[in-house]
Amino acid sequence: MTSAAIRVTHLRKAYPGKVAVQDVSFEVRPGEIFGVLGPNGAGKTTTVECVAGLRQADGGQITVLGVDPQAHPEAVREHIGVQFQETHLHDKITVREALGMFAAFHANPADVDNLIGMLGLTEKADARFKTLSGGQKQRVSIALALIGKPAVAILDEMTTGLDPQARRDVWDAIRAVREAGTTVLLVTHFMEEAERLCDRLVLIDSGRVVAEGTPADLIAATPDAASLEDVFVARTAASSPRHVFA
Ligand SMILES: Nc1ncnc2c1ncn2[C@@H]1O[C@H](COP(=O)(O)OP(=O)(O)OP(=O)(O)O)[C@@H](O)[C@H]1O
Repeated sequence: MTSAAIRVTHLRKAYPGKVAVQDVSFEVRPGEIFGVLGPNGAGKTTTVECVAGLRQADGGQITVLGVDPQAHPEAVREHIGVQFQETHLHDKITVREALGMFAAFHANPADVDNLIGMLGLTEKADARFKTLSGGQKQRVSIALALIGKPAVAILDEMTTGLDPQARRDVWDAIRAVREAGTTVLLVTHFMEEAERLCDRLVLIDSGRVVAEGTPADLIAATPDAASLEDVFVARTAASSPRHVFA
């Protein structure tokens, strides 16, 4: 057995009237940036919520750093940083105050101002949360996921709503935290993001893995594909991926 940072084996999760995840398996190696890609409703968020111990699976096994997040969600949450699509903070709290407050929960937090700088928020460090744009709030939520210097960061659609420069700042920040030793599990439907940032990825469609590998391997293995976008279109039922090269 390899010492995978995350191992998901035959995951299955149904909601009333809807099987969101039919059969998903993958392994994330320590220090990787690993992507979970797929069309809308493919089961990406449900999968990573189960990995984070936020949802109870109906079947399959998951380990995160060797611990089962379904059986021991608190034990896993000590070692992971999670960013999901919505972040709610008090309107009046400033960016620096929010990060300082969350830093205080961790034994060995990241430097607040350094993280603010990495995410391109220096000019907004003393701005109140309610005055931030959607993209700025989004970057605060990423910073909150990273403030504890987690062994594993789980980021869901982290750059949706960001302008191209902010998106590139976030990619650089993710590369930097990976260099510092964090394993990154990333949900995205931006093909360019996956191609540039991910070491390996799984492509999920209708709750099943339809492809897995490095972006280059997937492109090479798909007839006539010149980009991950081509792989996406060829391997999933989606005729036109959202936000391609947005
Ligand atoms: N709480 C819920 N109750 C019922 N159905 C749900 C729930 N959450 C998700 N679903 C359904 O399960 C399926 C998978 O949803 P999920 O959010 O995991 O997909 P996704 O790949 O992350 O999609 P998106 O890219 O749109 O966020 C979808 O059909 C969705 O409508």
